[in-house]
Amino acid sequence: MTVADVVVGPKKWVSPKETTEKLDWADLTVIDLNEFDTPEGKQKLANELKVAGSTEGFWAVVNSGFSEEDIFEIFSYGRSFFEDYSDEEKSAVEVDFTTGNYFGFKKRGNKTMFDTKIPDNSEIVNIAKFTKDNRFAEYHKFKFVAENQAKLEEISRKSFEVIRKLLILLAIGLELDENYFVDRHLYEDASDDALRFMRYHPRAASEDARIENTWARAHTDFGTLTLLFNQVVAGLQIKTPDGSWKYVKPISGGGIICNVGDTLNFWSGGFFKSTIHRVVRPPDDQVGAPRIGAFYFLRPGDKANVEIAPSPLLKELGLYKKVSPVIGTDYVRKRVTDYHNRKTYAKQSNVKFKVGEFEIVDGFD
Ligand SMILES: O=C(O)CCC(=O)C(=O)O
Ligand SMILES: [Fe+2]
Repeated sequence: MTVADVVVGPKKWVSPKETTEKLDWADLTVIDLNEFDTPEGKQKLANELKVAGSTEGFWAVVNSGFSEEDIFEIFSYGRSFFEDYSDEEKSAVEVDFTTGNYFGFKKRGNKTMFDTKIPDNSEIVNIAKFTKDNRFAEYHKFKFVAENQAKLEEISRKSFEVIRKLLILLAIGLELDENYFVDRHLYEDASDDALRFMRYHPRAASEDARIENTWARAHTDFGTLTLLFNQVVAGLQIKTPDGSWKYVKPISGGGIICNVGDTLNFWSGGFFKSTIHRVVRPPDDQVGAPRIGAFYFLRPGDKANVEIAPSPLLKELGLYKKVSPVIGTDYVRKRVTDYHNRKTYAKQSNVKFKVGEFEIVDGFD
């Protein structure tokens, strides 16, 4: 055995095969971050993102700094969390939905779907940031984190680097100082950002049929941006303005899907769209594969003022008004509590509530 044969870290990820079914795929803009480093390239990307962010609210990112192998490696860590650790080890830090703090592990089946007794089918772990001051250490108390901390920190910080570039492009699009959004989402600041691994467990078709094949109910994301590392198992759908649902297509070669969340929608006076999306039962040729997901959820900084940004473009469009700011964490915690501190994922169709002057729609058909 040579040194090169010594396997370090979890076993290799074997990606499921893409579906051969003809699904109705969304046509998403591709943002090529290779162009970020020249002034012209940056402006071009900002223009493209301005359009994508204000229409679909979803886009794909390529040349993000993550290669295809890097993404496979991320999935190998996700698989390892769910399969190589005991229930007790996974439950070392459990999410406390009563406080709206979403760090830690949510086990599968602790909620029911809609008005049935069918349990939800996803388990989730949200891993807090690895800041230099170690302020989130209490949420890192998993054996999985202890054994893989250097790698998880690398993935978390590298995800943030993708986010940082996107935040700059979004600010340029709104004609703001290019660091306007970055300053409100610093990695070293406290925030409820999380690197998330998620695993959906397939259900019997007859059960899925009773809940409109729902694996994750229709929602908008709570924070500023979400990164979804390439998902090969189809099921994620976005709602188009005409009300039809379109599937998000896998993007190979190191691709990442990104979408706008509600706080970016607020900050942009509604200009950037936090698009409604859901996850449905995958097609027959993929439904048996455990659907593992890997994400980075960007939330506003704990102390950030969420308000409409004083953007010349928003002023010109009549979208700017002075509002009293909502504090980042107050908003995030209220939002998480409202959504998750329940026994059932009821439809909540078009149920609205307000945090400060910002209106939140909790669920959709
Ligand atoms: O699993 C997916 O593909 C998407 C999940 C999702 O939308 C979320 O967790 O916010
Ligand atoms: Fe989502």
